[in-house]
Amino acid sequence: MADELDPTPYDALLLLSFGGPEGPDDVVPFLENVTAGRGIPRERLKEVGQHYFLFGGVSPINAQNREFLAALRADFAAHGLGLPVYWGNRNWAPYLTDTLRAMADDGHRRILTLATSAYASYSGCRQYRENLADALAALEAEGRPRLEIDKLRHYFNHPGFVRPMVDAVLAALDELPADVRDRAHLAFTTHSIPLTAADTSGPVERHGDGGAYVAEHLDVATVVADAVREATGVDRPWRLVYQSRSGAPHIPWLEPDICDHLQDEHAAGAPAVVMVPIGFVSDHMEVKYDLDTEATAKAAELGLPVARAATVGADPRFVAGIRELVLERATAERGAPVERCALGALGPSHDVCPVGCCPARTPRPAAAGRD
Ligand SMILES: CC1=C(CCC(=O)O)c2cc3nc(cc4[nH]c(cc5[nH]c(cc1n2)c(C)c5CCC(=O)O)c(CCC(=O)O)c4C)C(CCC(=O)O)=C3C
Ligand SMILES: [Fe+2]
Repeated sequence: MADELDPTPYDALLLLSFGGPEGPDDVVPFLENVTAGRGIPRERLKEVGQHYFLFGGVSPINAQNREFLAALRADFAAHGLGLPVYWGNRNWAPYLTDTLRAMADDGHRRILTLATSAYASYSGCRQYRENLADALAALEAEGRPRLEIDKLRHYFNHPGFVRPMVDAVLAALDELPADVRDRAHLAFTTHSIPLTAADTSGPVERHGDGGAYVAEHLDVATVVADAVREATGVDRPWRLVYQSRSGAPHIPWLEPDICDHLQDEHAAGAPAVVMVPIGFVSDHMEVKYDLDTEATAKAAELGLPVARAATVGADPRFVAGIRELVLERATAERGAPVERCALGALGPSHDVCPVGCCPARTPRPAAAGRD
């Protein structure tokens, strides 16, 4: 029998994610939810709708979250961590407000949130905090008791997130033809965001020149590239590149795009490229379409061999890492000394987003932070 682990002061964990359509009829309403008031051109929306229709109108993200949820529950149970785990989304059922209502009605009052985004940014952090504030306001309007909500620190540099990615790169290298494997370059990819959003990502003192968003990705890429070099004895050129650009063409977003990068790599004589989606926690649509479909077709057209590294998904090391992060935060909230695991040069991220962290274009109430 495992010893009991103490989650006090928390009484439940909330897995907070993006959500995705589960059939063709869901695609348009899903995209309307995602883009409400966000100024995305109609043409782009039509195009993204086609990505989903290509996969029968089903995003892989919900199934992946169900699997992750089951893995978290099994891990907590096996380790004697008596913390119930719930799941809610920003853009599709189960919707966050419905999940929080169920949590309140089940008697939970002090909730810790795990967002399926490992890095600082408006889209990956503050927007979820705004969603939490909206949901809390809705429950308050229904006369339900007040919930207190915290959010786990960004886990981009936690060993539970980084170590599976190193193995994923090694596995992807093995998929390449043997004669190019040792000379293959690495392309670390993440979601492009507007330059203004990147420059203001993270705490105010980290703003400017890509902000915390770019710095955190570069830190992870460095750790993974170093570990791969150590494992293979080969020093490979690598670069952080971007994918899934949205928005109006005249607004600058982070570049280069993975497809342009593959073209440049090919022109410069790279014999093969491994694409490593360090920006994502599961193989959802941004990975399945933008990398496995679009970028892979681009590489085929160029005659450039490519392989794509898996995301962490429900890897047991990632699941165990989340358990450690939950216990770390619970311990810190109780005021006890705690060790904070982090690889790379940046050190562990803050527990509570400070004032001015990842500001919105138009300020809105956000929960689980100082402003
Ligand atoms: C940083 C970031 C992450 C990573 C962090 C995290 O994981 O949260 C992420 C994840 C995701 N993005 C996703 C889907 C979409 N994102 C869109 C639009 C946008 N994403 C943005 C940023 C991010 N997005 C931004 C700045 C926009 C422009 C509009 C706006 O300012 O909000 C659009 C609209 C159409 C389009 O233009 O692409 C869609 C459909 C899915 C679900 C995939 C599936 O269904 O499997 C996931 C996991
Ligand atoms: Fe997105």
